[in-house]
Amino acid sequence: MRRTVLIDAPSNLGLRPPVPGTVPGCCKLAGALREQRLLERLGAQEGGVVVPPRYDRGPWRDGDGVFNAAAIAGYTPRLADRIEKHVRAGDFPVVLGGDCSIQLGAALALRRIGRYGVAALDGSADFRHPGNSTRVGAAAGEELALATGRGQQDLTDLEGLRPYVRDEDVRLIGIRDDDEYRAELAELKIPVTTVGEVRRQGAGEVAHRCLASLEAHALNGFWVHFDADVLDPTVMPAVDSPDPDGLTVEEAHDVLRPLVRSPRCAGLNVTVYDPDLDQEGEGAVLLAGLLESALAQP
Ligand SMILES: NC(=[NH2+])NCCC[C@H](N)C(=O)O
Repeated sequence: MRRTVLIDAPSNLGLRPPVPGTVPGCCKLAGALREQRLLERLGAQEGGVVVPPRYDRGPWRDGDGVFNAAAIAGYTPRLADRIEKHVRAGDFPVVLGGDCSIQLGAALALRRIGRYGVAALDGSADFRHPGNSTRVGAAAGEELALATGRGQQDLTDLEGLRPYVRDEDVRLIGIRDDDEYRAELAELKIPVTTVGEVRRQGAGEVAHRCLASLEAHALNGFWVHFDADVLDPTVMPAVDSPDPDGLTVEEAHDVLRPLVRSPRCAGLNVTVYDPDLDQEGEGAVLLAGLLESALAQP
């Protein structure tokens, strides 16, 4: 059996300030889940903390591209080093963010090793890029575009490895039925299963189809990206962009569990839960429980 290794990636570099003069609190996600004794509950080994650089957008203005780009470009290979080491050792890394820009670390790590897919359970496609928007800026709304090679070279072509993930190797699950990038994703043939479709098909069936198609591909494996905003805001309001009509906890569990239990799954990251938006800490209790039940052995 593979060892589960818990790695903290507490970077908030990819989100806008929640209030002018403040920084996003999602960098406290890892601490909040560890305080729920996640390490023990997963029976995980300690993978340490990949410490991110300071959040400082400097004189950045709309139109200047991705903010904090130099910091993200510096951080991504360091996070990739840590993840790559564990994947090569046969471990199962669980990476606690942070915002969704940390997904680039996993994508780069796996691209160094071979050809991997990504199954993203995410409330939004995070597919903004210079070809579809003039408002590029927050990498956490852009990481799927960046990972598939769309956008500025300092982030899309680290180590000359653009794209880190091929379009055809992406599976997006749980975006809302009205996601602004649906038409573009359909045109690019990037497979999407919206919340409405999860409900119609059944969560277990969605996971099963996702696995079957990823396993059929000529892939070394796949990564799972779990953005807490895939959940409905009635149960998970502590996110930067709460969007109604998300998955129930049970639906998220039923999609997540088969994916992370596949021998082809290389690891998982968890992003965007913001303890600053959660006075009672209920989100941390919920996420730790969800991860424990999804990852627990039978
Ligand atoms: N949970 C997320 N992925 N949030 C990213 C959303 C970014 C937000 N739309 C912005 O551009 O500021």
